[in-house]
Amino acid sequence: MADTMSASSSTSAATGKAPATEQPLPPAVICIGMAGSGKTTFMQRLNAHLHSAHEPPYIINLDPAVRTLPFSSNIDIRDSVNYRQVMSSYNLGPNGGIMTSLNLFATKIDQVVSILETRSKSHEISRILIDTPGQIECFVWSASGAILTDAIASTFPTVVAYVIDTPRTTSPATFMANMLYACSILYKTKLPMILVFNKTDAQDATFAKEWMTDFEAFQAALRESEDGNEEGVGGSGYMASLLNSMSLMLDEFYNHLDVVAVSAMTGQGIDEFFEAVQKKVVEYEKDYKPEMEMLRKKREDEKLEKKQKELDKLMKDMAVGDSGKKETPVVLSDVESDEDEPMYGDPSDEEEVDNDPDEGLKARYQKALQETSQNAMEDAKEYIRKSQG
Ligand SMILES: Nc1nc2c(ncn2[C@@H]2O[C@H](COP(=O)(O)OP(=O)(O)OP(=O)(O)O)[C@@H](O)[C@H]2O)c(=O)[nH]1
Repeated sequence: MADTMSASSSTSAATGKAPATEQPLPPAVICIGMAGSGKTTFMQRLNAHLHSAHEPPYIINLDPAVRTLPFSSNIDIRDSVNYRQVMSSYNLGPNGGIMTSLNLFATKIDQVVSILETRSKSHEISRILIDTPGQIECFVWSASGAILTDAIASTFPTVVAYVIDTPRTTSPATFMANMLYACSILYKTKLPMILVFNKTDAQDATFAKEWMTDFEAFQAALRESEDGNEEGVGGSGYMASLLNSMSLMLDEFYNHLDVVAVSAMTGQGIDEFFEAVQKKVVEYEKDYKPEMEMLRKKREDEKLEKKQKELDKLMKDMAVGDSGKKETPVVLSDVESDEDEPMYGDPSDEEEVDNDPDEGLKARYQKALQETSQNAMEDAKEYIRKSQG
């Protein structure tokens, strides 16, 4: 686990902004967290911090159900979609309303990304901050949430800030539940993640850091809570043994995380948060981006392979056509779809054709087949050249 809890801040690192040569695109921070964890207050604090450093962020609100925001957003889902109307029009409950609103908004993501690109090229923005609905599953596990996240993450270095309500995470059972949730978000988004222990003015987060780095300390806390027969940790020891196994599994997960303790209320720890963002941006460029590009290349290779198969089929059909057999409907339709090339060759041949319609048609058809065959061969050679190179 990377720890930035006690790291000192330097001027440039304080806001996590890298020199223009190293980081031409602004990092995007997606704030995810359970309802009431303090995402919106945290966003407000980040916004104020960046404005005071004269590095204004670009803010996107993706929570259609929020009534009022304590900051002004540049793009707000509520400007495009009326959540209440969506609920009544489609007869949906609150979660269905949020998901449908996100679906509707996802159709505009291309416009959003192009606006962001324009703004970032003109160096108007230092960061992109994204607030999401408190109903995490509506965003993280929905198709539209994935579309929105992928579109932004494939253009900008993107980091997930998972905001945790520290005072409500002090028992080993709720702590573990929160960590498992964070793990599932990491698994789903496949993006670098920072754990943000919020509300540290009310509850110090040192215990969390200790539990994440010292397995024995977590075991001791488990035993203690079992002795006290805390709710959720049964006296039978079943829950304790389950939590033991899970904490072993999560040990690996912790290695990929940065942890910061902040108070969105007082502003404590915000510098450390931006340092962690900068660290994760480097990680994104080094580890995540190549993986995303590899996945994209895989998809393109699969497309090429499919094209090659179709080409093989076409050539096979043409070979049948050349041998004088009549059943060549696929070839004919393929030629028909090529609007640039006349299907039966030069129209000036028409007079000749009129003398013997059947013979002329045959000759023109053979000619078209030969031409198409040549073109297909050229295509195939080009493809083989490309795939070998
Ligand atoms: N003491 C303390 N309270 C905080 C802090 N951050 C947020 N809160 C309080 O926590 C409550 C929830 O904060 P929000 O920012 O609305 O939380 P949210 O995660 O955006 O909530 P949803 O929009 O419902 O998902 C509010 O009463 C905040 O005042 C903090 O750092 N310290």
